[in-house]
Amino acid sequence: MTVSEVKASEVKASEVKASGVTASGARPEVAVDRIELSGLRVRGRHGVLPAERELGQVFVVDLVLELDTRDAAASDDVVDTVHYGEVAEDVAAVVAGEPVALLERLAQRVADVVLARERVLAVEVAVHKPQAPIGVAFDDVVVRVRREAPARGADGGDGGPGGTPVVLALGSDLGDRAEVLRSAVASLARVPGLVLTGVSPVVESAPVRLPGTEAAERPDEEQQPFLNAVVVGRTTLAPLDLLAACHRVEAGHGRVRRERWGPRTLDVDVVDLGGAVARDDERLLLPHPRAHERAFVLMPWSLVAPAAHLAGPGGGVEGGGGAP
Ligand SMILES: Nc1ncnc2c1ncn2[C@@H]1O[C@H](COP(=O)(O)OP(=O)(O)OP(=O)(O)O)[C@@H](O)[C@H]1O
Ligand SMILES: Nc1nc2c(c(=O)[nH]1)N=C(CO)CN2
Repeated sequence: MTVSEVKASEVKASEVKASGVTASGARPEVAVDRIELSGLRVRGRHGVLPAERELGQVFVVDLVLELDTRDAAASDDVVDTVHYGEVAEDVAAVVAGEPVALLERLAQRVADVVLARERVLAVEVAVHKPQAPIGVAFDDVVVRVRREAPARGADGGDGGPGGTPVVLALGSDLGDRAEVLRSAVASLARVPGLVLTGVSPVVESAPVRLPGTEAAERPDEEQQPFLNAVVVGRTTLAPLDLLAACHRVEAGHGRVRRERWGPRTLDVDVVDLGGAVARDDERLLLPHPRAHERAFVLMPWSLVAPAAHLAGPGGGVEGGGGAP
């Protein structure tokens, strides 16, 4: 049975607004914010003249990093942005390192080391050489370059066309649910080794709670319906690394594990990974043991991949996936 043949009557498709990522794999909508670091002063031995190689001189570097800072704004955690102190050290090592003749080459090297940081989308580099050997009075000489990162994540970068097909289910019933899903898709699209090729519409449904933990049991809790979506793609990550990446994206969106099936800002489950059936390691059961009975997973999945099959013993509606 394909996932689109499942009865999903309790889930209604809401307006189609999940994305930011298209099925063709275009880069997701990202904010282009800037971190500017200017006046880095480092001694180096770059130059065309032998005297410059011998004596060295001061080089001054200005940087403008372009990146999306929304994850960091949400988490207030430096791991979700680019640490400017570390960038400064990387750049200082380049300038103090192996001499080159031209400022153009030095600027390229600086750009390369900054772009090696995964979150940097582009960088502007200015390399000044205020003590350059110029036989006329002058204030400064500077070479400026702007370089962009090679395509990553949803652009088909390091996930590679040969990766394993992957299906991830997203859910949110706390906070600004639609924004959380949109931002989570953007975060997943930036995970190295994961390429997103499609995002389902968002669907809305009543929370399915464990018996005895329904709304009446916690009158204080904000009660909202769930918004769910499914993303499909390919990955070169090892299975547990993929799960860890999903957990990082959850944590970056304020996920707190308080109770099983309880309200959450963001849940990201691995529904399917290349059709693998894995039941030995509780940390990652494949396919997800409850996916086959969850309309809030199967319906959006069927909308983004109508011909998809759910693998393993849970691969039919009547399957034995071990629910709940
Ligand atoms: N396919 C899978 N996808 C995500 N987590 C899984 C999977 N298989 C096993 N797990 C494990 O399940 C544990 C609980 O996951 P989580 O907190 O997301 O549960 P939940 O959302 O409350 O319930 P459910 O797993 O039914 O969606 C995780 O620590 C994870 O290691
Ligand atoms: N409607 C809905 N109910 C749920 C969901 C969910 O994503 N949507 N997730 C759960 C545990 O992962 C438990 N219940």
